[in-house]
Amino acid sequence: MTVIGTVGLPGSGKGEAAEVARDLGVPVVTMGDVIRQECRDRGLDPATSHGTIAQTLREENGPAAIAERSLPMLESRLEETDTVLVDGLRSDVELDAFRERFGDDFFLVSIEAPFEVREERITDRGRDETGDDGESLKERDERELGFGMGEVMERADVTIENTDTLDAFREQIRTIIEDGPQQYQEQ
Ligand SMILES: Nc1ncnc2c1ncn2[C@@H]1O[C@H](COP(=O)(O)OP(=O)(O)OP(=O)(O)O)[C@@H](O)[C@H]1O
Repeated sequence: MTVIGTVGLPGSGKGEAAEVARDLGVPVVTMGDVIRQECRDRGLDPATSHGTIAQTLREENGPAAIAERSLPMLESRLEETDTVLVDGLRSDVELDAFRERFGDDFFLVSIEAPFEVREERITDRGRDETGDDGESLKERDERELGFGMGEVMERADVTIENTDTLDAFREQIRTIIEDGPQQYQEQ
């Protein structure tokens, strides 16, 4: 069993990594999925209640609430398959929750790229970012780092510098998923 987690600032390449996983038939669980499910469980529309419910969950159940809610989702996927990917960890308490549950079977990949590179890629991506409210990349970085993302990145098992081509990046992610993280853990 392997649970691969990704962490990275906006525009670093987490979405691409999740795409690679899906292409390989590896189920992807995102924290967003957890929040959307919680909205539905409470009879609310995820489109309008996403932010409020994310905050409410943390207030009611502590800062690791969303990670903890994702555990049953991950466990049910792991009944059918050996590897799953958790997209986009945000805080060290979330990392603690995954490490506590999965131990060494949890493998964390930090995806990193310089500010200017991410800024350019986000501009090129050009998708309408919901929930951004015109927030600048600098502000988003600061908000994410404020949740403790910097510590999570430092505690990763492997760091991928996503500064080469998209193909090269996708290949690196594919190798981690296909060959298993053991190759990195043994180093
Ligand atoms: N190595 C690369 N070369 C060129 N483009 C890339 C590379 N890696 C990612 N991209 C592109 O950069 C954009 C940002 O990547 P992606 O959407 O995966 O980031 P993200 O970490 O999921 O960001 P966010 O947290 O904002 O959703 C995408 O359009 C992606 O296709």
